[in-house]
Amino acid sequence: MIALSELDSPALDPQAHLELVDALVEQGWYVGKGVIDSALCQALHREIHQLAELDALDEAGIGRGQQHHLRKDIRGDAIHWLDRESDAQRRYLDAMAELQQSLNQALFLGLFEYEAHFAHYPAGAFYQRHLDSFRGRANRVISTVGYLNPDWPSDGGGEMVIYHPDDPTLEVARVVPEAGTFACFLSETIPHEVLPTRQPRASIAGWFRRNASMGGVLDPAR
Ligand SMILES: O=C(O)CCC(=O)C(=O)O
Ligand SMILES: [Fe+2]
Repeated sequence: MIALSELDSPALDPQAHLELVDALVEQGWYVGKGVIDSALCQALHREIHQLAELDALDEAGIGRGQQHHLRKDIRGDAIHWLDRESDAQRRYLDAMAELQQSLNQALFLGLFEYEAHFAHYPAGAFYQRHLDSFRGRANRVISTVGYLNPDWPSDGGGEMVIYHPDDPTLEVARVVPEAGTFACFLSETIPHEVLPTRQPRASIAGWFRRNASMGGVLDPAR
């Protein structure tokens, strides 16, 4: 018997896979529309709504480990870490594992792990301009964002703005959080922000990591 999932189209458009690697090399970021399979987007979107209804989302903070604290003036989303608890999550994470292999083969990045969370931005929420990783503590190497919102209206707000790596005031792309769109960028060098959203906004933010544990000091994944 063939499992239904084997008959599905690929979770990520294979053509986009190739473009993504080139774009990362050339400019440090990539954005593609219609990259994530639409049935998968729907399933993941349903899941984040169920999690919200079950009150299973946590207010997101900034900083990691013991430096973690809530700052609604900096970021206003609520999150839930993916843990392979559903078919949809497994399919998304398997696709990211494949992407990790392509990135390692093409770019010799030595990525060894991927972590990702659902993010739910209620109306009015935003995430101020930031970097996902700090140079010298190269834990998060490549950031990914998958968007899950069907029929995002043109006045919905909530775009992710990508800035130039050498000039954090120069906008280079504005990403509408429409279902199927996939963005990817270098975590240490690409400043980005989420503009205030006018309606609830769902996405999956994830990071390919390198092991940054040193001298017996554990680098916490989250
Ligand atoms: O949802 C997005 O568009 C980006 C989120 C983000 O920058 C983050 O979670 O670090
Ligand atoms: Fe970010």
